[in-house]
Amino acid sequence: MSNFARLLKESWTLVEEERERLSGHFYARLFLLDPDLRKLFPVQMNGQGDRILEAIVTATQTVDDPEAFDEYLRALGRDHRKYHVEASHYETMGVALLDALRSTAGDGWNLEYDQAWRDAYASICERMLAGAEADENPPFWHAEVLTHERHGPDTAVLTVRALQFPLRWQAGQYVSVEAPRHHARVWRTYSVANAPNDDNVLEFHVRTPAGAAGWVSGALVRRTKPGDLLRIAAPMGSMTLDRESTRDILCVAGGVGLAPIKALVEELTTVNRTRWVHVFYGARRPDELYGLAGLEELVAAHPWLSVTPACSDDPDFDGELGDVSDVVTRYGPWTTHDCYVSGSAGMVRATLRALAADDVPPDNIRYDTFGNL
Ligand SMILES: NC(=O)C1=CN([C@@H]2O[C@H](COP(=O)(O)OP(=O)(O)OC[C@H]3O[C@@H](n4cnc5c(N)ncnc54)[C@H](O)[C@@H]3O)[C@@H](O)[C@H]2O)C=CC1
Repeated sequence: MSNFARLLKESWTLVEEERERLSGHFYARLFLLDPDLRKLFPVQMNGQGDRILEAIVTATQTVDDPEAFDEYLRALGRDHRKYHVEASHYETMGVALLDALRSTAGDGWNLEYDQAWRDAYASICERMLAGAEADENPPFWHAEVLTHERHGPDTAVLTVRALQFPLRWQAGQYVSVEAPRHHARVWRTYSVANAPNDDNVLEFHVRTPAGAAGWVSGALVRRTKPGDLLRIAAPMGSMTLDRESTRDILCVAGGVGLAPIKALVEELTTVNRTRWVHVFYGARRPDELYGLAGLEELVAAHPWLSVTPACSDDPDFDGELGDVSDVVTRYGPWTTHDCYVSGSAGMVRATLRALAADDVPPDNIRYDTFGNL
């Protein structure tokens, strides 16, 4: 690890247990420096508004590998245009960030740490701004809800049409979505659940268990209807199909983690002739396997595709029982496959462990996480 990276990581240990205080200080300082910035953030800041600070901190902790994170930071810059963030705001955020770090860390802070964070922040901003400036897309697309289907009390499948400009994504990527009528300026990421098409139509799978805090998901599942307008920001993520590879494919989906897997399978139906594709699709109970009928239709039409459903919480299910990560290991080894994994952080973690135990080379595994692994 370089000295620079060491300084960043070491100084971060002084504040990481105090995330709430750091965040409180950051936003208080930010809005004092420029009161106009307040209107870019959601009304309720608690937990929901903290995305910018989170993104900056994550980027800083990975800055020791600038080449690898160049594209990530450019994409982050493109994405942040949806918050109406302008070049001058970056400078103000830098001042607030350094102030917040100093006062949260207290006596342990020193000049070396200060310089390392300044340098890291400057290089992050440079890349984010370059990404934002080079982007020909609008900061976000308005999108009209076309269809909305409920599957039980907690899950919805909806389709939307992005308006005015073409929206280009790759199967396996995700976008941020805002439901401005319900929660203005709160954005949440969802995978696009269908392959790219010329109609600008995107499908999303959303689940919000009763009592969960998910504001955007709650609005999308329970309050959204055809004709409503949403906003969608530029596609991100690298869980895309490796078209050069000739390896067979393993897909592991947990719950609404099916979304990007379904998009990948749809894309394969247009290009694949030679690769066997096996999908493991897990839910807690059989009635939560909302996407199984659709997958089975694809299986009937494509001889290279097979699907194994699994349930973890219903011993009477007429199929595989247990966590989908355990079911996958029963069918292994998967050493010669390209593997795509999507679901909750716990499910992804368990599946990655199972694949590692099978000696699957890490380069053959793709996944995206929306939570901390
Ligand atoms: N909506 C979207 O576009 C996407 C959502 N996701 C994430 O997928 C997750 C899906 O959640 P739910 O639908 O509520 O599914 P869920 O949590 O009910 O789980 C469904 C399956 O995952 C397995 N599983 C869950 N936790 C596990 C653990 N700790 N270890 C091993 N296996 C585990 C279960 O056994 C079951 O087979 C959410 O965390 C969501 O953030 C991921 C990608 C896309």
